[in-house]
Amino acid sequence: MTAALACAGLSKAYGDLAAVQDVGFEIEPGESYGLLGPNGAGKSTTISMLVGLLRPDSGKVLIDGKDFAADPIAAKSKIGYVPQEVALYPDLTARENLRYFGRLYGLPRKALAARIGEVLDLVSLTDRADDKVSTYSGGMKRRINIGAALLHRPAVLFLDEPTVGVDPQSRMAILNGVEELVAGGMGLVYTSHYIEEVERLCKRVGIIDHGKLIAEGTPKELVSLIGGDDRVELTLDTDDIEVALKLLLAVEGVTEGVQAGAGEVRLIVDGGRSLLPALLAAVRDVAAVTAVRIAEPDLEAAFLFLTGSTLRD
Ligand SMILES: Nc1ncnc2c1ncn2[C@@H]1O[C@H](COP(=O)(O)OP(=O)(O)OP(=O)(O)O)[C@@H](O)[C@H]1O
Repeated sequence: MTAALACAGLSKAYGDLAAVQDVGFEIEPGESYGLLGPNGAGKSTTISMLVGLLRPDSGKVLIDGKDFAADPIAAKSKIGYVPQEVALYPDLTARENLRYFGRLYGLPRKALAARIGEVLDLVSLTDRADDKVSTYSGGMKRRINIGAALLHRPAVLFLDEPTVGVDPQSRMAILNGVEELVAGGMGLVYTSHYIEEVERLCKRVGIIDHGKLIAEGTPKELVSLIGGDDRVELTLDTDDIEVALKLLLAVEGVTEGVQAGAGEVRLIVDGGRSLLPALLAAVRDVAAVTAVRIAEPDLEAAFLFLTGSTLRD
């Protein structure tokens, strides 16, 4: 079977900064791949190279078997890419916008009319199809933007943070629509800071840190990398959370720890609740612990373990 997407040895430097180094992975048709990484890890640079917006310094990208370097037009015609910024004509209706983009793709008029109907259904906007886009909410605009990227039935869809700033109803419509498309055989590359979305949608996840793909696997496989370690979250009342975090990291059995918002620290600990007395004792002189939460290992804990940072920092 031809991979929906295959890339290998992708690298890109900005001056002395190696933004992406030797990244490679494959996605089968009907497979969803989540790309996770801390801020500045190299996700956007990787995606820009995969969709042909940025020329790699080295490496190869094949979309449904078409080599980007040898035949960029064929490769591009198999890609659906939804940028973060909405690119629509506000004075046109959703249907008119889709018609415009469909003509740009060169879709024949008759087939396009039917395809627009299908796409409107997929993004759950059939009932608003003939209203001007200027009357839409931000989430509805995002949905039409996704719809525009689907008109030509791409082999791979790239969604970069599609649910940022989107209302819950649109978020649900986006996630459901994407699931349906993947079930229908489309490949998906998905980035999000919402780990629960990645857990729900993505069969495999790649974790990028400092420009390198440092781990890859199903969410379950990634979680198993951290062994039986638990995640402990402490809410502290303190003037100096950094000092408190340092003291906690010095406790034997604490393998990772980060500050996660005002007065909150997240730790990966070997031994779970049995370590609690030692944790509380460690910060007794500098902080009052106002809440404690112990959670089983999950994808977020795996991410923290592997990168030493939280996804939303
Ligand atoms: N055009 C550019 N010129 C110089 N440096 C850049 C450029 N674009 C990105 N970088 C740098 O390359 C690194 C990777 O950036 P990139 O945007 O790919 O990260 P990211 O994982 O998408 O981050 P975020 O989650 O914050 O969007 C960062 O250090 C960034 O500052």
